[in-house]
Amino acid sequence: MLVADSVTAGYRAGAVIREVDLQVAPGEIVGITGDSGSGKTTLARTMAGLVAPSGGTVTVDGRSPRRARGTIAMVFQSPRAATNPHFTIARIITEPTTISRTPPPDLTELAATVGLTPDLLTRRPHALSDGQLQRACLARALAQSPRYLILDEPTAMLDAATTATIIRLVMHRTDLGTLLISHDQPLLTAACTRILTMHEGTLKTHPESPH
Ligand SMILES: Nc1ncnc2c1ncn2[C@@H]1O[C@H](COP(=O)(O)OP(=O)(O)OP(=O)(O)O)[C@@H](O)[C@H]1O
Repeated sequence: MLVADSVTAGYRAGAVIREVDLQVAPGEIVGITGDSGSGKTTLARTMAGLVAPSGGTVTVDGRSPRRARGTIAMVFQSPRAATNPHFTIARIITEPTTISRTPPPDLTELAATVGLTPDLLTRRPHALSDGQLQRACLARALAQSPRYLILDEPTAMLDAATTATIIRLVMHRTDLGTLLISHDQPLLTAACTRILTMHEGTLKTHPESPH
């Protein structure tokens, strides 16, 4: 289970999220929506271990996110900002497994899973569309065989086909616990087992949540 227990976190200017409790179990897709600036990305980064909480704890199957490295993978809103423009797509996808010295993925199979043709693997990011590059970012996340996936507005500005690919993949992985941040209400309703709303740094159950 990926758990935030009374987590307060933010930046130098102060706390952005306050005393947030959240649990994501394997097989669940927990959706988070809310106003711009309410703290969704900060929560995502804190759950991924990229921002240290100033209060409370985040645990991943009972361990700190740092100790559980490789267990959580994150896909960011902007695939351009999240990829090295000098690397080939193949290198981008395999970079985390290279760093962690874990077995590399079968690139051709993984590319097919996310809907990328093998010829794109030798290109660099500038030669891919935003949708293709976001598919590569999803492949990079899945290459790590994570138990938890944090998707921070992964489909913002993407076409319907890429959105459908990403969501279908996540929905079929019943071993994976997913935190999906999105402004796309129909997408959240279609994909999520639960939906929460972030408002000024605190979480509430969304009125349209299935549970
Ligand atoms: N790196 C940072 N340093 C300082 N303040 C930050 C940083 N990142 C975000 N903030 C501030 O934290 C607050 C919450 O931002 P956050 O990105 O978490 O919101 P959000 O709900 O994800 O917004 P959006 O829907 O627009 O992406 C904002 O006031 C923002 O200015």
